[in-house]
Amino acid sequence: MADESQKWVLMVTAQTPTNIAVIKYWGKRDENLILAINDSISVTLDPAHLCTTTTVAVSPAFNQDRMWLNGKEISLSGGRYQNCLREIRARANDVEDEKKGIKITKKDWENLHVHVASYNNFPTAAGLASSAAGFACLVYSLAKLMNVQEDNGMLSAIARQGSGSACRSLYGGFVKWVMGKEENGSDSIAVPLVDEKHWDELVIIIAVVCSRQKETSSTSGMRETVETSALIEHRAKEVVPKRIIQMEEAIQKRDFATFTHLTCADSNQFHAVCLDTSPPIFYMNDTSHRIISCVEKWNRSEGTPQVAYTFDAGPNAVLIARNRTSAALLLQRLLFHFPPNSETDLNSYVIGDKSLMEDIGIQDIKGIEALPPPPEIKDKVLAQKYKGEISYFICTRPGRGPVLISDDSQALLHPDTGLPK
Ligand SMILES: Nc1ncnc2c1ncn2[C@@H]1O[C@H](COP(=O)(O)OP(=O)(O)OP(=O)(O)O)[C@@H](O)[C@H]1O
Ligand SMILES: C[C@@](O)(CCOP(=O)(O)OP(=O)(O)O)CC(=O)O
Repeated sequence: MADESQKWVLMVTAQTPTNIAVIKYWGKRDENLILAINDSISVTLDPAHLCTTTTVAVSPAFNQDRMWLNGKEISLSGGRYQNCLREIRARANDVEDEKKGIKITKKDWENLHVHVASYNNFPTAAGLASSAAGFACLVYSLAKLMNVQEDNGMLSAIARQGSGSACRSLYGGFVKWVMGKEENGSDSIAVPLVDEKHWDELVIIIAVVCSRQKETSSTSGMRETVETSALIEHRAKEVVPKRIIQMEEAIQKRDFATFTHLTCADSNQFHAVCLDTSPPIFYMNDTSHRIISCVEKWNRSEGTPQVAYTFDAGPNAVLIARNRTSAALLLQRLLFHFPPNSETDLNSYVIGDKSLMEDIGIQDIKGIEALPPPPEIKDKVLAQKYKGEISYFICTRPGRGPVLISDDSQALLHPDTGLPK
């Protein structure tokens, strides 16, 4: 039994990756449970470059559930946080820490409060799916703290209630979110297709595009699409089911040509249904379109695709290269067309796995200025440069699923007080 006179603090820290869909989720059949109108498939991104770290703590001294996101206290009163907390608490079990002399019974969890501190190592709410990594990490770390015995599939169904795309961040590699049929959402879970080692040649470059206006959120955007688009039903019922089968096969066989065809087509169709929404939703901007043209032209000139592109609910491009050689050639093309502003430090212009910069032998801005136009561009007009249109590039790769961090020095909460460090 937890004794309230004791002031112990028990903590768990976990790290969870983000993910990018190659067959998109867009549209819900249940807004509260977050149930999708079609299956989706994603690739998990290497947490070394994009991840959430979350520490959760319990203590009899806490008098309410509290959360700090990137150092600032935020409210946990929203329905999505409450749904995740309730579902995890309902599955809590006995916990014993002999060394600290702590014993918490299943029943105690109903009255104990938690503190949560979370940090995203990439910009929050900037179209880089922080909500996916964030809710997956919240659910995963709470489940470990409360000794929840359910597998990651069940945890994915809980993370789904925080944000749909979060369910896919419970696994590494390529992951499918099965929409399920049940009304209570019990069969709407993520399933791992292949782990991150299966297709480890792939290299991913994210172009973070400068954008002024705040886009329509995914949540409201997809609601409006379901309510007003004449195309969305055709997409969900006729197009996606076939693409899911083809995509699973392409991933199993590491068939990059089919993978690219499906990934690009699905991204473009997702943006087409956004355009078919009333009022229309524009997530991509001119820079996004320029990136698509650059990739399409290059793929065509090579005869076999070198790079797949996909865009979520924002202008940022996620570019998946077939291997390191193609990724280096892609980075050269991107730097040629989108050189940084003269005051930009190159070190912060290409981040993540910087070794790609070594591959292309570029050390400074002068090196970028000296890049020749890509050989497939014959027309001078098409060799145009768009200085400053990209904020920065992140070089990464497919990555692993959530992990526990046992090194206490990485915890975000103080071990004695349970307050942010
Ligand atoms: N680490 C985190 N832990 C818990 N919740 C988080 C975390 N990071 C983000 N969130 C939640 O996700 C919200 C941001 O989600 P939003 O969908 O607006 O942006 P995004 O996921 O970064 O971008 P997008 O969905 O366009 O890719 C935050 O306001 C917060 O509620
Ligand atoms: C375009 C997408 O990224 C949409 C993601 O939507 P969210 O998962 O952010 O939406 P909610 O479930 O309302 O939280 C495509 C995808 O990730 O599959």
